[in-house]
Amino acid sequence: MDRAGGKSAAVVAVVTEPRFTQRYREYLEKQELLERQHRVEKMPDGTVALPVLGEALTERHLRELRNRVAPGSTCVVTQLLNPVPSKKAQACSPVQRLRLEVSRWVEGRGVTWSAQLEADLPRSWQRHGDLLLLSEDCFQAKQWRNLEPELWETVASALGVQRLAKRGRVSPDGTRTPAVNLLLGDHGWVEHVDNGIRYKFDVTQCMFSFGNITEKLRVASLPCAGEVLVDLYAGIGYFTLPFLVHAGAAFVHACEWNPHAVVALRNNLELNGVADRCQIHFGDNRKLKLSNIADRVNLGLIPSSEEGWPIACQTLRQDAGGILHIHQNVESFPGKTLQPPGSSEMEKEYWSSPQQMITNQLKNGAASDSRRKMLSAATKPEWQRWAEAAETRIATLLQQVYGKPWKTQILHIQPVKSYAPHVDHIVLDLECRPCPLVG
Ligand SMILES: C[S@@+](CC[C@H](N)C(=O)[O-])C[C@H]1O[C@@H](n2cnc3c(N)ncnc32)[C@H](O)[C@@H]1O
Repeated sequence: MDRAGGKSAAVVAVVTEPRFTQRYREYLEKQELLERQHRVEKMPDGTVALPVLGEALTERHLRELRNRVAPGSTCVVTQLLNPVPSKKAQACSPVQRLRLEVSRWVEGRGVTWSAQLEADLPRSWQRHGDLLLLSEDCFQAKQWRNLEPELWETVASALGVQRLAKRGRVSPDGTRTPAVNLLLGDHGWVEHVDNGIRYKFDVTQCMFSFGNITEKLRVASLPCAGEVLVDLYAGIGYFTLPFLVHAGAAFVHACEWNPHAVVALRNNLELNGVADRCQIHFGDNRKLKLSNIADRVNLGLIPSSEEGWPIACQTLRQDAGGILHIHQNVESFPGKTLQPPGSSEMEKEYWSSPQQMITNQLKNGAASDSRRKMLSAATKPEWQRWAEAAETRIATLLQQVYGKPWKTQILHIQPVKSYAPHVDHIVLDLECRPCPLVG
């Protein structure tokens, strides 16, 4: 996501101890990973966060930093929610360029440039290669309508892209289809490369969340060798692909009901050479016929995946059980009581402030002391309480499905992204094992 004017969108950063800053900076510069639009920041716990180009960052880079560049350093991926623009970025921000070029062009058409038009310019956008995806809250004034379609060429040229699209809210129908209109260009297909994985999709038909990058990296580092996975909300393969390409999963059953996402998913499995290890189950996952098969189930739906919990329990291996990765948006209003599972609100995609840090633990259950400290600093009691309520509910479901007791255990709670006000997207790693028969 690009930033607009004085307001900055989140950036990915690598966090380490101050004494390693120079070595980290040199390495990141050499690898062309350093993000120069924002300043290196000192974190409240004394560590230092270096903004990086999140999409180009891979596990290999993190390993090299930790093991070769600065042995003994803590190397953690974070998102800075209110990053401070660098001096260079402040000198000529994309928004200043946009304002200058659009106002000049509008006045050239005999229209008076007004405070209303200025306030209606975009504040944020996503860049997908040569396509810029504008948010819904811009270009709403009536005057713009008379200036289309040439207006879009001016906007695209000011922001250095060939195609433009504009989105509305993510649709509440469960497909998470963004209402996206193409303003300039003849198709909405774009490509991203994350952690060495290629994702192609049509931005007008499928969603792509930049905020999931820390979770994609974590999933890639999970020890899944030989495992069978069920990805209940596969989308275009955001998690299916890292499970197959990096985590060593033997096979993934990928469920998805949006036909456009299924086209993209099929294509992405081929592009990354893993199509032979994945079966796509097109349709509503609540009607899935699979059972007694999974070592791990991914439930990547927000605000809540609760409707998928019964089927997740049903797909777990009856003899050995497995691990559930349950995504959820959890509210944490000071003074407000905890929401029970199932009552969370629809997602609102804007960042909370003041500055927050979301820390990514790269190895499930294997954090070093300093990493654990950073994690506990970022953990909220509401997350724990929600996780405990979810654990109880899942234990009940397992008992119902299998007619015998199961043991459940909260392995880890992973923050992914924050929405304002006070809503956090988290992932609960829940271990579920059948109780051994006694006597
Ligand atoms: C959050 S999106 C993309 C998933 C990806 N895991 C992520 O977090 O970026 C969730 C996906 O689940 C799909 N979905 C939602 N409910 C579903 C259901 N009941 N059955 C199958 N797919 C579903 C949507 O179409 C969407 O592509």
